[in-house]
Amino acid sequence: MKVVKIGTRGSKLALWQAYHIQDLLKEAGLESEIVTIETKGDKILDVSIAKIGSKGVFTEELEELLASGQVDIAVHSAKDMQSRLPEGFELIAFTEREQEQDIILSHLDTIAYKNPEKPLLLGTSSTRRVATLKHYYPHIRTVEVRGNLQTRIAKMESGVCDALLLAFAGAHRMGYDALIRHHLSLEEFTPAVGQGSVAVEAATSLDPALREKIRRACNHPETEQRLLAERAYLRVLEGGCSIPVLRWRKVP
Ligand SMILES: NCc1[nH]cc(CCC(=O)O)c1CC(=O)O
Repeated sequence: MKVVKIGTRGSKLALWQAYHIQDLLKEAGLESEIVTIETKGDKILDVSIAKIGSKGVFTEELEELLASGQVDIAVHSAKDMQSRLPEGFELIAFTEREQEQDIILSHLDTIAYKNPEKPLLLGTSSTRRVATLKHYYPHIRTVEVRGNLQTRIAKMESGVCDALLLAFAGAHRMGYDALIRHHLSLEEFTPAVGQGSVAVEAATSLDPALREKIRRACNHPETEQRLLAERAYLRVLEGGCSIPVLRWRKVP
């Protein structure tokens, strides 16, 4: 029987996602093998994603492997996927979404982010998160912190910032629940489109029977409905995961 080749980036979070897909495939009786590669987004760590040009920085190299048939599927955080894929590729499944909120994570015991009297320096590299903070909590200062989760936490502990603003899904999957200080309300912190779900990408030339088997094994229909709606809205705005889309409520 065919062994499904799964392409992924090599970061711990990316590998968690690839193993998650491998488990779902296995439950459906499909054997698989993981192929890891480095993308531009993994190599360039001193420039913000917004400046590199957010489109495709984590996906281009994987799409080359899909196009050449070296892998059958590529696995990504759904939120890192452009709202418009290049010609010849499609998302064939979205896994059940983890809680989609953003969180504040810190090695310090108390982080009082709502109190304008308390200076707070938050590490984030996301334009969306900075814009949201400026609107709801203008007293909070931010500093750019990039790299994978482990690197960002090390930077925080070395004093670059007091706390990090992150997706719950990634922190939870990497086992950092004990450092979570606040779960941010969906009323204020609109999460990124797709946050918390894992997307499976394939070339449109993938064998339709295999495509269907993979889809049946990995796709969560309710999550898919939601993500397709969110992605349609992002497409109208021509955005990727870093554009500052947020719920604009008047701050008292
Ligand atoms: N942009 C990086 C990225 N891509 C996916 C996640 C978290 C997991 C997810 O939302 O699926 C993260 C880290 C973060 O934003 O804190």
